[in-house]
Amino acid sequence: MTKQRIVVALGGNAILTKDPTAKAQRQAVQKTAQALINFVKNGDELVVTHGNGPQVGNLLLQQLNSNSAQNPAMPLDTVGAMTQGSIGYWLQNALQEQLANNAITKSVLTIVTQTIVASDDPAFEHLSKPIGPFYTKEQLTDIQNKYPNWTLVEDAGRGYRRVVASPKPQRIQEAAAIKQVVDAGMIPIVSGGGGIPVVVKGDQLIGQEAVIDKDFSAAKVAELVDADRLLILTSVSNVFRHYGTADQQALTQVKVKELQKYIAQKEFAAGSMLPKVQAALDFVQHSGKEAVIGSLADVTQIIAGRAGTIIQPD
Ligand SMILES: Nc1ncnc2c1ncn2[C@@H]1O[C@H](COP(=O)(O)OP(=O)(O)O)[C@@H](O)[C@H]1O
Ligand SMILES: NC(=O)OP(=O)(O)O
Repeated sequence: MTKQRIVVALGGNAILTKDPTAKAQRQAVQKTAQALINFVKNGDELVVTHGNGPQVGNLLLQQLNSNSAQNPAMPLDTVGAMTQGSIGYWLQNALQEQLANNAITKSVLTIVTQTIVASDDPAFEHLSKPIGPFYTKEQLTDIQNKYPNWTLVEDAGRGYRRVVASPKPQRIQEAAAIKQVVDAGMIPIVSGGGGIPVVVKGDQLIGQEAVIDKDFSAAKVAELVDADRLLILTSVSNVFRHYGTADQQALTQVKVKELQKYIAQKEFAAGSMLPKVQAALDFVQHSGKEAVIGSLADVTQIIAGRAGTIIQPD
């Protein structure tokens, strides 16, 4: 098999499924690393990125619940950076273990990544990115009373979640470093949680109260490193038409034009599947290569081309 440069994006909800403990999230990441090592064994170059929606929201809640003058809650950009550290650590640790098991000498490193966004991005006014835990309809009034400045929305039939601003990624501040690390044959974990959102002000980069969609950032990373494939791993086996209905239908192979038609027909929920489909399309259209969207649990099958939704150029 020819050697490829592959960008793998792991969803925050795929890492944190039901059990929010560090142990359970590490286990999910360890299983993924066990599968991803097959790329490395094949001689492929791997670039890893990940989401942080559930994790950044949970950490923010911990901060808010123990907020005091002596120990103040950190702002969202800083909490996002913390999740790059924690999830990056789990991934780095798990990949290093797999490399050692397979007697492969290769460096893995997590790069704290800032993503430049536009200060006038309309997303700052239209909150759309779900973060943190899911709440039931019955819990809504209590939550809204406790956190009156939160906006809560229904998230893809799974319950209600807080939403925050999610500006589009424009550029990756650490782009040159990422490219050098990949070209040097190392495995970088980059743009965690879509990257820490910053805006340019003169010589300064100013952190923003926002969470970037990691799927859009993953497409930027893939473009940056000139990837041969983009894998978006989440918690569902496929992209579905008529999702959540008795008629739901898994897409296995789909071309750009067909997928665009389904977007126009509003088949994919905003804030969950829609950004993945849009990011995959963006990559396929720019590169002329394939993207795959599928389940973290099926990663071995996806690598073999036997699972997930494969998005192909027309
Ligand atoms: N048409 C669709 N096909 C598949 N999944 C969909 C669709 N529309 C909405 N979804 C939802 O999108 C979810 C994946 O998005 P999300 O949980 O945000 O991903 P992540 O793993 O990146 O955190 C699925 O678990 C599913 O509930
Ligand atoms: N930042 C981000 O997009 O996270 P999720 O993949 O967890 O939604």
